[in-house]
Amino acid sequence: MFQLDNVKYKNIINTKQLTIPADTITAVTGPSGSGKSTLLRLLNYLVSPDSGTVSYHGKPFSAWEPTELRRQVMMLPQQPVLFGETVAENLQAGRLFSGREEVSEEKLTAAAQQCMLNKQLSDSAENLSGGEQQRLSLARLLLAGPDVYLLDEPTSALDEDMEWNVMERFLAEARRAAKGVIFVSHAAAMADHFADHTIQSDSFTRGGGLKP
Ligand SMILES: Nc1ncnc2c1ncn2[C@@H]1O[C@H](COP(=O)(O)OP(=O)(O)OP(=O)(O)O)[C@@H](O)[C@H]1O
Repeated sequence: MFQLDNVKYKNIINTKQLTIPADTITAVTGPSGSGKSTLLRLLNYLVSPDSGTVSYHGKPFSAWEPTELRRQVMMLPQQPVLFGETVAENLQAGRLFSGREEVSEEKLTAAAQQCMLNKQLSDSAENLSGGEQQRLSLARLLLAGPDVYLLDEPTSALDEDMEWNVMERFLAEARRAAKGVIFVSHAAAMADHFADHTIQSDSFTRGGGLKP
């Protein structure tokens, strides 16, 4: 579980108390510019609050070793980031982030297929479309295998059908492996369909508190 106590960050985040489960699927929704990405960045220790405390498993972030925390909690930013030239290198990078051994080409291909990326491992990652790079990033994250996935609009560049299909497949795998997922979505219908809990940005920007 994540817990935010009396957290303020710039004039964006303001909450007395917010708890977010780390073992189920939670959607974060709200208007553009309302602070959803900033919440994920706080949960990934990429930014620290100006005041208050963010904790994971009851331990304040300040007491965590940052590398260890980021092996357990990994974030997919809104814009895909590439690590290496080929599809294979990009997938294997997930293993390196998590400090794990490389895996076979079969496993790389299986992860890519799980996220509906039908490309050769030797293909150039740079030449993939924005939507393909999003699916590549999701597959890399699956291979990294953290305990909690923080996904910032992970399928925004896909058409609606594929968006639902990819989320279905990714979340099925996360549930199978008993992982937590916190995903930002602009689509209320997607939040309703996939998430066990939904958090509206009001609950962490207006000084209130919420236990989902
Ligand atoms: N480091 C920062 N310093 C100052 N303002 C910031 C910073 N980061 C974000 N903001 C501002 O805070 C607000 C919230 O940004 P954030 O990216 O969290 O919103 P969002 O809800 O994820 O938006 P979107 O749905 O459009 O992605 C925006 O107005 C943004 O410009």
